[in-house]
This record gives sequence, C-alpha cells and structure tokens, in this order.
Amino acid sequence: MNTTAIRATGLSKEFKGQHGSTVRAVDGIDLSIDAGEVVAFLGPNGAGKTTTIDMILGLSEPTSGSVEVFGRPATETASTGRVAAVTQTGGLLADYTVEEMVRVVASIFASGAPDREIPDVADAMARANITGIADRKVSKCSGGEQQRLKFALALLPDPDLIVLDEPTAGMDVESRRAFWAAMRADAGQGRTVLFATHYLEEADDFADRIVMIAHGKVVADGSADSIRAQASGRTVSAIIDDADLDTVRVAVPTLTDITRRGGRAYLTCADSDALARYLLANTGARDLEITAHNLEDAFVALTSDASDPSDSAEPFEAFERN
Ligand SMILES: Nc1ncnc2c1ncn2[C@@H]1O[C@H](COP(=O)(O)OP(=O)(O)OP(=O)(O)O)[C@@H](O)[C@H]1O
Repeated sequence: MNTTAIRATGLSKEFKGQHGSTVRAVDGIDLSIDAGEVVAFLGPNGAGKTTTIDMILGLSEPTSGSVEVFGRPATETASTGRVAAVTQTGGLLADYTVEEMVRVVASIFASGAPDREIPDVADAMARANITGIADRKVSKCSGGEQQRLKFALALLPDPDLIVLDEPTAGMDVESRRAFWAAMRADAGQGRTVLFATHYLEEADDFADRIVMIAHGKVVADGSADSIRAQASGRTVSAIIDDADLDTVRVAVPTLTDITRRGGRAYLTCADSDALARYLLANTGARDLEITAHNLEDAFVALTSDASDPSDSAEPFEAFERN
C-alpha cells in the first residue's frame, strides 16, 4: 500500500495586495502525492508555486484548506526532520569551505536530535557530488556548486521528503546538468521529491509526474505524455488528396485543425486513433504518422486557458539542452 507523503485539500492562500486589494496566490489546490514519487510543480512566474511550497514546508499557514505531510499538519511535520528543503537563496556561510559547511550543519543536526542517527557527512557530500570541491571556500563556488552544497545539507537528516524551489534558476547549462545528475543518482531510493521549475524539459526529464500550476490552480496533473495529450490531442499527418480531405472534414467532427505542408496534411483531433482508422478505411491516405504535441504546446494551451487577462505572467522559459 502506498503511503501518502503530501495531501492538500482546498489549499488556498491570500495576501494583502496594493490599495487594500487581495491577491489569491493559491486558489483551492487539491493534491495527493505518494511517498517515493518525483513530482515537478511547473508553472509561469507568479503561478503560486513558492507559496504552495512554503505551506508544504510549514513556513506559512493556509488562509483556508489544509496541507498534511506524512499524515500530520505540515507545520508539525516540519520539526521532525523528515522534510528538507533546497531554496534558491541564502543559507550558506561564505567564509567556510564546502566540507566545513557540511560538518557544521551535521553537528547541529546531531546535537539537536540525539535520538536520530548521526548524519553521514561523507555520504551526503558524495551523493551531492561535492567531494571534489570539499576544500573550496563557499564564496568561490559557482551558483550550481552552491546549490549542490545545499542539496548535500538537505540530505544530512536523510529526509523522507525533499522539496526544491527552482533549484537550478539562473544556472548555466553545465551546472544544471551536474545538479540533476546528482539528484538523479539519489532518486529511486524511496525518497519523495517535489521540485518547482519554469523549465519544461527539466520537468519532462526528471519528474515521474508533472503538476502544472497557473493562477494558483492546478491546470493539469499527470505524466509528461498524458499532459501533452490532454492539452490538445495529437496530430495525424498523411499524404492525402484534397477530395479525401473534404470527406474527412465532414465525417470527423472532432477535427480541430488541418494544415498542409510539403505534400502532407496535418490533422489535429482529440481522438487520433479514430481519425487514423477513418483515414485508412475510407480514404486513399497513406504514410500515416501520429505525433504527440510537445510539452511547450501543452503548457501554453493549459496555462492560457486558466489565464486572467489582467495578468501578464511570462509563459515559460525554454531549457537549453546543449
Ligand atoms: N508576501 C506576499 N505578499 C503579497 N503577494 C504575494 C506574496 N507572496 C507572493 N505573492 C503573490 O502571489 C502570487 C504567487 O506568487 P508565488 O511566488 O507563489 O509564485 P511562483 O509560481 O513561485 O512564481 P515564481 O516562479 O516567479 O517564483 C504572485 O502574484 C505574487 O506576487
């Protein structure tokens, strides 16, 4: 049986805005995350990711609704050492070396909870891939190295849940890759991982499940593949003549788009299987190809559906692979 790591019910958070207005940063989120899942919170700027994460970490209280972590209110679980966080900024001492920093935090853990196992400094450093920079001053570490150091610190209490708020924001491609390589090496060992990101490919590459958030609401939830399909179906392309295309238009009312490019027709439809069957059985269409829309298409479609016209949130950031 799966254990539930995080359960949010009607989770909402309001802030006071300018001129007495109210900002509803999180707007009725229902979410259940099982222990061992690796989940990405994907959403544009201002979507409500950080506000939700802060409530999961017990750093702020919901205005309404609730969030439980391992079956207890998030604010209680926060003090148990079962949850650790990697934040974007702060938390490091510039004059220490990397290893000194890890040892200091490990000793704080050891003295604060004598009944817990003594943190294994060497193991946390190896997992976060910072053993090779053990003697480097924190102030001399790149942004990516500092994030890996924070990751090592987060691993010290051997938490059951690790929460990362845009851990690779502002990193170059190499640093981002090294960070995720360290994360990946640690995943798959039963730890629950929740990370917020703007980067579509990061969510696609690393998460088992993507929870897409826009305007404080969950607009899609599933594997990257299911979100691609959910957003706008699939495209069926084929070599087909105009007369056959006319019959398809009439016979398949769920067709949403037809374009012609380079001798092929591209047909978009919610039920690509039914469309393909029709084309093969009733027309002279040949060389059929069915392609899922990419995650960027899905992201734009889903977040713009939930959009507030007065809001000018950036859509997303592309992720450079090379
Ligand atoms: N302390 C606060 N006071 C007032 N408004 C706030 C506060 N914190 C967040 N907000 C607003 O709540 C909304 C959600 O913000 P949040 O930081 O959770 O989004 P986000 O998805 O994490 O964005 P980003 O990707 O830019 O970090 C935004 O409109 C933001 O301006």
